Amino acid sequence: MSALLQVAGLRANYGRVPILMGVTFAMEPGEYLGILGHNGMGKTTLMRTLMGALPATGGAVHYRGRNITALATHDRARLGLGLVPQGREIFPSLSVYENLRMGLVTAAKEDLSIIDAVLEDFPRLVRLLDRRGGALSGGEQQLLALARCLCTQPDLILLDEPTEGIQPSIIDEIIETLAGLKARKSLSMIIVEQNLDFITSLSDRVLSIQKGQISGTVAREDLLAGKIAMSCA
Ligand SMILES: Nc1ncnc2c1ncn2[C@@H]1O[C@H](COP(=O)(O)OP(=O)(O)OP(=O)(O)O)[C@@H](O)[C@H]1O
Repeated sequence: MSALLQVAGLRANYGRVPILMGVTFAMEPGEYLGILGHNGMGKTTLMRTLMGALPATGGAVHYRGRNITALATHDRARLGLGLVPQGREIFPSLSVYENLRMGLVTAAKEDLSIIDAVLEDFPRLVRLLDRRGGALSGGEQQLLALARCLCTQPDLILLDEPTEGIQPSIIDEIIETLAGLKARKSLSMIIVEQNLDFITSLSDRVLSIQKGQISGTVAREDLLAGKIAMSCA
């Protein structure tokens, strides 16, 4: 089977400071790939570079065989990439429903039935449609950010630290929602996280990132035992 995403020697900087220093990995269609790394290792920078929000300074990204390294974010979105950003970036003064509509706008889609279809997987949001985004809890905002991304009808979702700052009870609900999507939809996902339980529950394979490079595959038994070969050093 040919790779859905192929990342080879990817480099990115903030100003003159190199952050991604040759990231290389590939993933198959339908795969849920976890990327585990401590603070500052380059997880968010990798997601932003894959989405085209930060330009690559070296290396290449191929999506379904096409070189997308120089494509703008909106063109990547049209090809099927969607980002659920760290911090969620909900529009606080817009209602939940209006936030979902922003997903349609991002993808230049006008069909409101897409929102109804997405909401079937988010019963909690159905009860909150008129509430302002800023009045939701962190966990509810995370569900909304995921649902908004699904409104763009992506094939590959880039999910950046979904558990950050979220209560454990709703983390379980987010895991259930994602497990449901994994079982029912033909989606692929890259999940970057520091939360071992979360990444272990959902990922088919987990890579570790250290200092802007993929440093290896994390063995399932190490994940289950909470033993991981990552270092902040
Ligand atoms: N806008 C920016 N300008 C300059 N440096 C930045 C910027 N954003 C991040 N960095 C630096 O780049 C490095 C990697 O940051 P990044 O956010 O990708 O890490 P991360 O693995 O996602 O960490 P975290 O879990 O803390 O979000 C860090 O040293 C960070 O300080």
